[in-house]
Amino acid sequence: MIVVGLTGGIGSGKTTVANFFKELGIPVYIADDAARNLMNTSKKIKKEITELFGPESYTENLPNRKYIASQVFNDQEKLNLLNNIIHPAVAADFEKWKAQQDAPYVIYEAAILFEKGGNKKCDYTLLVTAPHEEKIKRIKTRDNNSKEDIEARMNNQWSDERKLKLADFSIQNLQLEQTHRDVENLHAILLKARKN
Ligand SMILES: CC(C)(COP(=O)(O)OP(=O)(O)OC[C@H]1O[C@@H](n2cnc3c(N)ncnc32)[C@H](O)[C@@H]1O)[C@@H](O)C(=O)NCCC(=O)NCCS
Ligand SMILES: Nc1ncnc2c1ncn2[C@@H]1O[C@H](COP(=O)(O)OP(=O)(O)OP(=O)(O)O)[C@@H](O)[C@H]1O
Repeated sequence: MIVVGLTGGIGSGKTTVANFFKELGIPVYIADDAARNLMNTSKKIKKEITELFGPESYTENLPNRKYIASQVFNDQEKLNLLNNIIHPAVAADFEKWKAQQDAPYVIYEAAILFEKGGNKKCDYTLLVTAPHEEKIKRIKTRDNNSKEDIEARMNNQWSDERKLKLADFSIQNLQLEQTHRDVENLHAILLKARKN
């Protein structure tokens, strides 16, 4: 099974691009969603996060995401500890999911693919980019976050310039119609691709 790693900084539009692949019938795994689901359901993860950030990190049985975010995005050490709890669980979940798919290739979408070496498990990588101010504008509209909060997350992600040097393919996501055409063109290439 060919795995295409799809990544991009916060607000670049990687989920939008992932959805275009889905429309073409390609199975898509979204690491953010899987992480969210695992945090909501795994007793082991709940226990580890509560030990790390205190009882206020869960209300009832659900994580207090705003509180956890306030703890990690300005503290690299704490973010690493949180990543170390969640990333292995997501990796195992992805392997299980992948084994159930029947398609010419699958998409693995993750915000911090290159940063955490997830690209090494992919046959090809696709980077979605957008200008800095455009990313901030989109996230402010979507999540009602402050510029400072968005930039705190960006500071924990590599720049587009650094990731562009490593990516096999890239799409600059400005006009949605163009992005859609770019995905269709890439899909035709990937249907002919061999395992790397
Ligand atoms: C801190 C948490 C609870 C904040 O939740 P929140 O609902 O506000 O954000 P959400 O998870 O939807 O992420 C939104 C965006 O934030 C950025 N982001 C999230 N986690 C990280 C991270 N570990 N490093 C850098 N950026 C990140 C990404 O651009 C992501 O797309 C959550 O992001 C989290 O648990 N992160 C650590 C685990 C992780 O890396 N998840 C991502 C995929 S495995
Ligand atoms: N080309 C575009 N033009 C205008 N708005 C866009 C464009 N692409 C995506 N958006 C919007 O910007 C927001 C962020 O897009 P999306 O969720 O796809 O990004 P993302 O990279 O997955 O973000 P995150 O890392 O925060 O999950 C969404 O509200 C989406 O509808």
